[in-house]
Amino acid sequence: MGKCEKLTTGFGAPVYNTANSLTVGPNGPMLFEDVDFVEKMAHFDRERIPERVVHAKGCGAFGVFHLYQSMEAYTCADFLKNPAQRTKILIRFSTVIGNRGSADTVRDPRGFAVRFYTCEGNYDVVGLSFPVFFIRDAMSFPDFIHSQKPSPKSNLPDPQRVWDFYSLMPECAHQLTWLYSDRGIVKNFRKMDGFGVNTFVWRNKEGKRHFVKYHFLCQDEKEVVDRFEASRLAGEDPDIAARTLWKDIEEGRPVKYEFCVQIMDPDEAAALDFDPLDDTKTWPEDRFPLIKVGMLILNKNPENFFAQIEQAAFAPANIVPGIEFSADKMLQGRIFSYRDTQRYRVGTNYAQLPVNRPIVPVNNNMSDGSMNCFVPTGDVNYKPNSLDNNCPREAVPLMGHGPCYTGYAVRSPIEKTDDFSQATARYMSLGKEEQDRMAEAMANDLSKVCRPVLMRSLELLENISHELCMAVKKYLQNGMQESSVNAAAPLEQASAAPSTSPQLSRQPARRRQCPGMTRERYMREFKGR
Ligand code: HEM
Repeated sequence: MGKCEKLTTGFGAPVYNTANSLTVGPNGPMLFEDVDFVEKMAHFDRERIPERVVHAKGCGAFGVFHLYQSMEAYTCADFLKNPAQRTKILIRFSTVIGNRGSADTVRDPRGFAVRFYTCEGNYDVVGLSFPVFFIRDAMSFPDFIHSQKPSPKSNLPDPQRVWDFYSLMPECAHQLTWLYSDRGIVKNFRKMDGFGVNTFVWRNKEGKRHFVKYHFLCQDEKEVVDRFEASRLAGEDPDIAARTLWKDIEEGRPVKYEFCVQIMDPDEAAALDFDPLDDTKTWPEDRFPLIKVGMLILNKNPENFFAQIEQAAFAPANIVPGIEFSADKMLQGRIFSYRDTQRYRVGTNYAQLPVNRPIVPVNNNMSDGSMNCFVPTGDVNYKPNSLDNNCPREAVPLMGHGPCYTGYAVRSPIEKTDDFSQATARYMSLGKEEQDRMAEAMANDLSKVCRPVLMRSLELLENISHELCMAVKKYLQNGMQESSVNAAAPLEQASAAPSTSPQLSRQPARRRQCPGMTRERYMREFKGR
């Protein structure tokens, strides 16, 4: 036991009695001047902050990043220059859709948010356990998330809403082949990979820019759980992933990920059959091989979960010199959204909290990643000023210009969409058993949707793989649950079902409508997508 200090108020005055409020006589009402009570209760009344609008359930740990080799040829980011350099890191893992108290073992991408506390500021890579995302334009993100969250009417999760959206947005196809693969459910964060997903730009000191994709490869053998085991665990130990991470670190088993990058010269983009700024696409590794950059090692649990994990404010906008944003339409939207939500979720001064504050190294040879907090000083808080010699001074800008963009203001989709080639390739790359588990899991969810959504979803799957579509139909026909299919026409008629999805549509306007949007309305509202 450590030294037992005297109990004080937040302002340092001694507290003599913390169990009895100050009253008028032993049986009278309380006195408003009981400032100890007021402070204690007011603090309690405000001790929660809103949960993250997505990725609410999470946990995290601190550690250190060891650079293997200088990346100076591609970026002038200081923390990627000198292989002797160590950088303090924080990683927060999360599920996406569930609320703060939800189970760890759900089918969902896992959040993989990495913060590098570099001596040029915090650099955040706010990534996922999958290399791609569902959609490619930030404008659709609120719609996408609303479709995945519980129904606003019943507050119950509803696969019908989920698959309604997927089936109308064929760009989701590739991500579905990750989500419904075995990788869709994990119970141990140290046994899954992480990815930056969006495309970033690295800029070297000569001003040359490259596109870059991030991979964080776990150093343990990957581990996944099937949906039956996942349901059991969700009841038995809903915090299993957080608990395992905590325990591993507490018991001295560090968690490691190798940081690798794929690098592309932007001049190569035009010749590719996909758009490298489309986050529904991966880059072929034979053409853009993984380059090993360093190792991330998590070895320290937080000392205060609320202050260091709940109040941690990761943001794709947090970049450092030598790293820039690409024109990836998702990344562009994310640049605004995170800081915006954090001003509300954590409070306007969120950047000044210790976990979010940038730190400067004690010296450049830190062997243990130790750092000092940077606290701004001085009483001249305006510029230009003569009273403090115009300090602090603006940094010297990097040489050269920013990127050059020209064009009219438009709302338009990207040109090279190709929603299915990579989805098909991903499905074909899985073993027979995993393909079968994918079909079973999809059928389990699709057994709960109305017929028009089902038909459109089957059409989407048919475009990924005829085999997958047939396997899903087979599971549905064998009546895995009480299915909308059983109540309606036989599934063989599925191919005759009209579609509301313009990209998928091969049929005339349908007769049966799904509750909600008609084909005509869909075409009107989404025209030009
Ligand atoms: C336009 C698209 C997106 C928007 C608008 C968006 C928005 C948000 C918001 C508002 C949060 C909550 C942040 C907080 O309260 O601190 C969040 C968290 C998160 N998002 Fe996104 N997101 C988008 C796409 C993505 C993508 C593509 C990825 C993966 C590459 C991703 C990964 C994450 C992660 C990992 C977190 C949790 C961060 C943490 O642990 O604190 N998001 N997102």
